[in-house]
Amino acid sequence: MRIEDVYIWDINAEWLGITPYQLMENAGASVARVIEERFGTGLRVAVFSGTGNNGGDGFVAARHLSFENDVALFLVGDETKIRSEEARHNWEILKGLDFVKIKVLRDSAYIKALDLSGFDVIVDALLGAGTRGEPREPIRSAIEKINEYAGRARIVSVDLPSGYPSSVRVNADFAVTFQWDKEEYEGFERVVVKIGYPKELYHLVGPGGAKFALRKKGEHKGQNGKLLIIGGSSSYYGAPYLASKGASYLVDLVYLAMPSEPAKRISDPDLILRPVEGKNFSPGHVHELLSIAEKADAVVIGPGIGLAEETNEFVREFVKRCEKPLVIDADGLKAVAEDLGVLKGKTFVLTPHGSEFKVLFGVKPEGSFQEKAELVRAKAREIGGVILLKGAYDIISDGKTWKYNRTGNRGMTTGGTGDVLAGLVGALLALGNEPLRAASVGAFLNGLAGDMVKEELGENFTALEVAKKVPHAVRWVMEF
Ligand SMILES: NC(=O)C1=CN([C@@H]2O[C@H](COP(=O)(O)OP(=O)(O)OC[C@H]3O[C@@H](n4cnc5c(N)ncnc54)[C@H](O)[C@@H]3O)[C@@H](O)[C@H]2O)[C@H](O)CC1
Ligand SMILES: [K+]
Repeated sequence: MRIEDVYIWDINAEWLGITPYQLMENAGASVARVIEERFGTGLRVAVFSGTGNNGGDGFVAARHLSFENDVALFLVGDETKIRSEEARHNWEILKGLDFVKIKVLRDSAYIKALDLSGFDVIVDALLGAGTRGEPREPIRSAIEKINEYAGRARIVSVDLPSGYPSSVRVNADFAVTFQWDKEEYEGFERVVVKIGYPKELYHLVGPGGAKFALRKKGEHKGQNGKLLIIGGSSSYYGAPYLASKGASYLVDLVYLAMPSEPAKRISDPDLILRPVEGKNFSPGHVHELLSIAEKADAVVIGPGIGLAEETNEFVREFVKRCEKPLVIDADGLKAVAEDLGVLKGKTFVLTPHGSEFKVLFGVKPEGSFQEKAELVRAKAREIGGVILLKGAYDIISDGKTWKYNRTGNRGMTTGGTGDVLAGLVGALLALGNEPLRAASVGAFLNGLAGDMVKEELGENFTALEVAKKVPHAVRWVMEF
């Protein structure tokens, strides 16, 4: 788990109804409990808090410790800068107490003059996951002051030693860190404590990951992703259009490559049409499509592409030679199923439903969603890419971990929602997301858009309405 996951988990915890107040209370209480487990009670404790939520955890720990210990709390910085509601709430509680001695230290001179020799334990709640760069004053002086007592007082850091990973950091005996160890942390002892997260947060796709996935990369045109969609055939033109429509809300440019015949049916100014001669794709088109793909950041291949033999050969040849991140969907999956070797070394997402999964891997996903997840994970591991198995719960895996998505409803069985999904996954790849996140968040947004349409129209709606709801789903995520 990475520090970024802290913020994704907090957002998804809130989405599940677990408030930041509860998390902060559990975090601070756990710090106090570990201190008493290790050092007993009747301690003289100095808590140093910053103005962020790391400091907020310190406020809670001070309150819990004050029951059987002698506690002084030093706020380092200006109390008007205490940012979050939950930190402010716990600060106000402390200010209403009499046994905890509070000192606000705004500038370094006071901090440098401090004498902490009377304390048994010093709690470092200055900086945590929100640290940006080298510690700035007055936090810096507080870190240096605490370090004067390393070896004389016990020093316990909240979440991580303040200043980490810079060299100006608290020399803590250990850090009490929350819920899981972080892969970026090293060089100091950690005590991991739980703060009330349910297991779902490891697997359930929520607005947290979607926020990170939708961050626009650059502000200039064309930096926010360019996507190529290859699809359509003599019998289908709707599918590639639907894939393009949804995607066009997430990326700057969508190129839609179709055989010239069905391409005549598309007249949407949002899309850049790239018709190729003929009724169906065939191996003669590979070179032309590879050069179009050069201008894109990701490619979706498959929607409505049909099952003509020459098209299957085209798909396999294109996939084998394309260097861009790929989404392979619909009939494209059947073409690839005949030779999964074309995927070797590629960055890709396969987006099968149950029966396409069986065509690909010879086994129909059955049983509970955990059992299906195990099967999807095993197959994703085997082929070295990401599989998004569509269903009542979509299941996504990159062969290492697995996610599941609960958004969406029965109305989504209407034809074409899978095309919209493929386009969204491709767009999220084009925005620079890892395949696992692109696939998970694509499933989340597609289902969320479908749920919004159902709110308005009931369960009978078309995939085009889902595609057009994508901007509303994006807005909901960004405002969450
Ligand atoms: N899910 C969890 O694990 C929970 C973690 N909690 C605690 O929340 C902090 C992260 O809180 P956040 O407010 O995002 O950031 P910080 O408190 O770490 O710091 C922000 C604070 O500090 C200032 N600042 C940032 N960088 C510097 C610097 N280099 N020098 C000086 N000052 C700096 C910034 O301006 C802010 O004021 C996490 O570590 C946990 O302790 C939750 O409380 C419970 C759930
Ligand atoms: K800290």
